[in-house]
Amino acid sequence: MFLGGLTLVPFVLNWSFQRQSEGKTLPPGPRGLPIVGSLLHIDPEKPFEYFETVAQDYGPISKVYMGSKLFIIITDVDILRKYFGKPAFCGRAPLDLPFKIMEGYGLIAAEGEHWAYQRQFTAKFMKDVGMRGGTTHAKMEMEERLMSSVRYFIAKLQEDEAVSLDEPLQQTIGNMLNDIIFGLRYGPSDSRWQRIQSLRENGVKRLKMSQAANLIPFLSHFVQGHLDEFSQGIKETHVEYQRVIDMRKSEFDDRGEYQGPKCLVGDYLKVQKEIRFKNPFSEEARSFSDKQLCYLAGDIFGAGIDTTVNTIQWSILYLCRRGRIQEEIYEDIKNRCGSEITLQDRPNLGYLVAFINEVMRMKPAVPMGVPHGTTEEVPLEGYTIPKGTTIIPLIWAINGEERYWRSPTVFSPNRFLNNPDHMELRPQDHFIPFQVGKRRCVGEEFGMDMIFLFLGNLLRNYEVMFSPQDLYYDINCYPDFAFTLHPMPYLVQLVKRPAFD
Ligand code: HEM
Repeated sequence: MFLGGLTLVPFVLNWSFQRQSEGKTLPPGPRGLPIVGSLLHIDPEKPFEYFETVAQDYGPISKVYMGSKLFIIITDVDILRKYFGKPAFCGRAPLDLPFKIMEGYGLIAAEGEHWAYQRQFTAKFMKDVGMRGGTTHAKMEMEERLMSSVRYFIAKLQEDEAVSLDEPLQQTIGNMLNDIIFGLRYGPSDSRWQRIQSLRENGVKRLKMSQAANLIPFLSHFVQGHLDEFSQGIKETHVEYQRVIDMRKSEFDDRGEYQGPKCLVGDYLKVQKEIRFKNPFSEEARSFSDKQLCYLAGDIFGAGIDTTVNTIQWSILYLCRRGRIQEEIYEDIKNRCGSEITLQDRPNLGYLVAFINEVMRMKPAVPMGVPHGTTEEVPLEGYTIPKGTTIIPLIWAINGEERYWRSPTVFSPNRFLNNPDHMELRPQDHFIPFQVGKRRCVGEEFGMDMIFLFLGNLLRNYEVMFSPQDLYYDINCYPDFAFTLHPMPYLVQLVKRPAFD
């Protein structure tokens, strides 16, 4: 015991010296304890709340040690805009989980030239399907595909039952994503789809259970089992992805023209072919491998589903609690739209859009953002930030800042509107649910379209209410927090709205 204590002395002295010298160049923040840093202050269900108190105590740029790792927290939108446009701030956080485990494949964990190729491809694909300034024709085609999933969802709903919308939501949004990524939709009882879904759910759980090893490296021995299972789940999912990729590969005709459905996989295979034809040994050709395509597809699906599903689930909760807001949205639908809500209705449904924004402000899908990492030593507003530091854009705190929002704790969609007729949205520069800068969410428009179509058509057809057992539901409880913020399960009752032309 005593000897153990002695061996710790140099470590603690070194820690103390290191922290003193770092204090001159790093932003202010709590000192934390040796080995664990500030970890003991963190509630694993709401880590963002501790970071928010640090930001309140130390200012818009602060530091926290989590275990042995340095985190910089930023809660000023102008500073984020200024620095997230610079390549040196656009690496990914040096967290083993989940970023290193992806070995730099995909898009979310990718860095450098490989990221640039893949990002350019993905952004162009989004434009080709009508997002990010693409053509109206492409957008209408994509909307029709999204709508067939929405119609299927509405047709399956039943009145007057205490139902959970969780499963049908996962099915609907999941199939919207499957359609755009793979050019196919799975039936709810398809065993391959059920298996992929359960592997994904299990993967998120395993990741959560192993997270402490990110911060205290010697814990990785204890969580190895979880990590192995996580990696095994990815491998098994990729077997199914590769089956679909091979199917799409077989849809090139004798002239080398792709004849399959418009989807990310189809476009990727076309680009892969062209690049390999030009120079099979180039960096770009290496970047466009089949393995990369599996990871990219997984990233688009993973980044798209939880964020969107959670936002819809929070929205339904707020609609159940605020009957008056639900009625106002329905009045707009009744007075300004036809029997089906389409994207053309968006300008007429400003209040619904403002409501969705307000839900995303109160319950951001990713409250701590997706952390960035510094790729070299960099200056930041007079501080010097070492290479390999994790940067957290703390969306949670930004959304609750009094200097950005009047009465930030009050739920008020009107803050996003210019006038009471619900027609004109008020731009809010400090509202950044998709982050800012070079890595800003590539699926922003697609996500907002899915949420709008889903909620618009749900509310067109049904009134949603809490089932009696959920009348005392706690909206501020965040079980199993792992990256995204999702609510506790709940049941709703649906009451059919009348038909109108
Ligand atoms: C409510 C919906 C969504 C929210 C709130 C959201 C939020 C975010 C945020 C905060 C980031 C981090 C950006 C950064 O690192 O600077 C991100 C990245 C990303 N999002 Fe989304 N997202 C949503 C929907 C989607 C959808 C529907 C897709 C795909 C169809 C998608 C695909 C991605 C991808 C691939 C990245 C990584 C970008 C990169 O590293 O270059 N997201 N998202």
